[in-house]
Amino acid sequence: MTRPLILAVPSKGRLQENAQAFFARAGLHFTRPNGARDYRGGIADLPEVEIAYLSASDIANQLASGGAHLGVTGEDLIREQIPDAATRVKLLQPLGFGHADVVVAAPKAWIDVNTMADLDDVAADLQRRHGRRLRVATKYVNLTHSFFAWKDRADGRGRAGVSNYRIVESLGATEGAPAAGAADVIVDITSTGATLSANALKILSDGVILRSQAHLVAGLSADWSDAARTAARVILTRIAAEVRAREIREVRARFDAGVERVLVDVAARFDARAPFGPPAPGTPLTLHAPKKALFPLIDALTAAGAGTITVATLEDVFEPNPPLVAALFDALPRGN
Ligand SMILES: Nc1ncnc2c1ncn2[C@@H]1O[C@H](COP(=O)(O)OP(=O)(O)OP(=O)(O)O)[C@@H](O)[C@H]1O
Ligand SMILES: O=P(O)(O)OC[C@H]1O[C@H](OP(=O)(O)OP(=O)(O)O)[C@H](O)[C@@H]1O
Ligand SMILES: [Mg+2]
Repeated sequence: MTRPLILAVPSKGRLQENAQAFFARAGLHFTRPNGARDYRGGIADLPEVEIAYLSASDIANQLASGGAHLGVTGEDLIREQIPDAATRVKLLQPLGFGHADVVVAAPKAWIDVNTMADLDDVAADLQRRHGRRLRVATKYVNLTHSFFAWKDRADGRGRAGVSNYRIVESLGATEGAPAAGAADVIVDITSTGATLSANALKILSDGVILRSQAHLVAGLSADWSDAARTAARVILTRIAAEVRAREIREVRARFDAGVERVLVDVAARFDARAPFGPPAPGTPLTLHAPKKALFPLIDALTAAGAGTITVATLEDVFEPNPPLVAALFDALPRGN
């Protein structure tokens, strides 16, 4: 029997390990009663949630068709596989792993070809001189079509599209297609660049189609029953608390006077907030500050007369109405 909320997570490889670790940091521990080959599981203290272990590509499909409420998959697969993505899914949160760029790459030996405009020239040339179209090997057929169809902007500063080409569908080892004579150029993902380089391919300078990473995604056409909504709220609240805690540092400092002025100043300059309000006289001020503003903030607090300053990382920060929860509920149709 399926449970009210289906969470689809990758069944193997890099994405699976990273996704599991991400949920665990938010206190959501996956259970898999029948071992790693069981493609159904749960979350330790949330009996309403069923985990479906699927391939990253199936997760995109299930999110689009209503077979999963929430899922973890790459943005590249969402954009490629779901034509009307905006109406079917909602990308809730980038997850900081599974980084890969979808790129147009050509043989390094093509020394005069460095841009999409150059590639368009090659395509025109092939057509004129050899009566054939440029062959593009890829599994990202839709992303390729929409990227190649792009026309120069009116001001002439946009990149060129490519007109004469055909797709050679490739389901794997795409980078090998040019050397094998099966295609002229490729569109594929790259992360370290090692595979492109090993196959003597180079990325065109304006040929990055998408910078992708894994996202937490909601499927808008799933059965969002009250029980599913309640479970989703619990999951997203925990995730939001963990994500918020990672983004900030807690800074504490005591001021003998003028703390109100300090509060206004650090809010304006560093986006540092006092989650518990101004301190009672004689007690320290607690601030939550973006991690990247930490050291300038400390300098500013010192200059404003702070005594000892402590900095702490927090485990979780639960805030009322976290944006992540609002992002889901704003995207869903009103309660059933
Ligand atoms: N080398 C990589 N580095 C980072 N992310 C990647 C890499 N290869 C693929 N991905 C991302 O992982 C997701 C799944 O990729 P893919 O379709 O290749 O699945 P897979 O090959 O079955 O899984 P994996 O390669 O993780 O074992 C995609 O969103 C993709 O962008
Ligand atoms: O830029 P790089 O770091 O070299 O990574 C890019 C490669 O990684 C992926 O392959 P993967 O290892 O997942 O094998 P797969 O083709 O079986 O998915 C992808 O399909 C590229 O070929
Ligand atoms: Mg792969």
